[in-house]
Amino acid sequence: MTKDVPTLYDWAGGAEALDRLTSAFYDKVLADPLLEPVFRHMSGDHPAHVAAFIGEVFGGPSVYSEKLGGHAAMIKHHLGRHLTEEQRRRWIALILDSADEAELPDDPEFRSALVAYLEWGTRLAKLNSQDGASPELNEPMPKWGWGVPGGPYQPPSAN
Ligand code: HEM
Repeated sequence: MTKDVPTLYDWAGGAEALDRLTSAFYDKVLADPLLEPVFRHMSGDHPAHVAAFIGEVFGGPSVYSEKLGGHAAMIKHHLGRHLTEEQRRRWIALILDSADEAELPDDPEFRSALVAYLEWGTRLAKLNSQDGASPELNEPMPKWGWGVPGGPYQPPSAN
């Protein structure tokens, strides 16, 4: 890849777009009978914090690491929560609906990277939430890229 390849963060539309995503998402979460009990006590800043985390993973500024406790803090938020596969799947379904609603880019390359990260991250969150989980807390912040399809999307040439 050359230095001209945009980060997923920039391609998504930066902090503003990710805030739109998580704001739409947690509105849906709080209206969802399966997820509302899980998130009932979240802080008003929760959507912005999750947007900051995803933004950093996607190559944006290190806001979560510098101001919100970093990767270890994110992992600790999930410990002992006993998340179920049904809840994880609903989380994925609602955030993908929110990606459309928030008008994130819908090209194949971006959505492939987005889904791959969310599948990975939610499965780890579920594993870390079970009794007996002892996740490594010193792992660096994940950094996600475009993956196998490459990117960014190039429209077919007009010729
Ligand atoms: C890629 C996947 C995920 C990411 C990046 C993520 C990120 C985060 C972050 C950054 C926080 C801390 C927010 C804060 O500082 O206020 C958090 C908390 C939390 N997350 Fe996740 N999360 C993911 C998946 C999930 C899933 C699948 C569930 C449940 C189905 C879940 C349930 C929770 C709960 C219950 C909290 C604590 C809420 C509270 O403070 O009351 N997370 N998550």
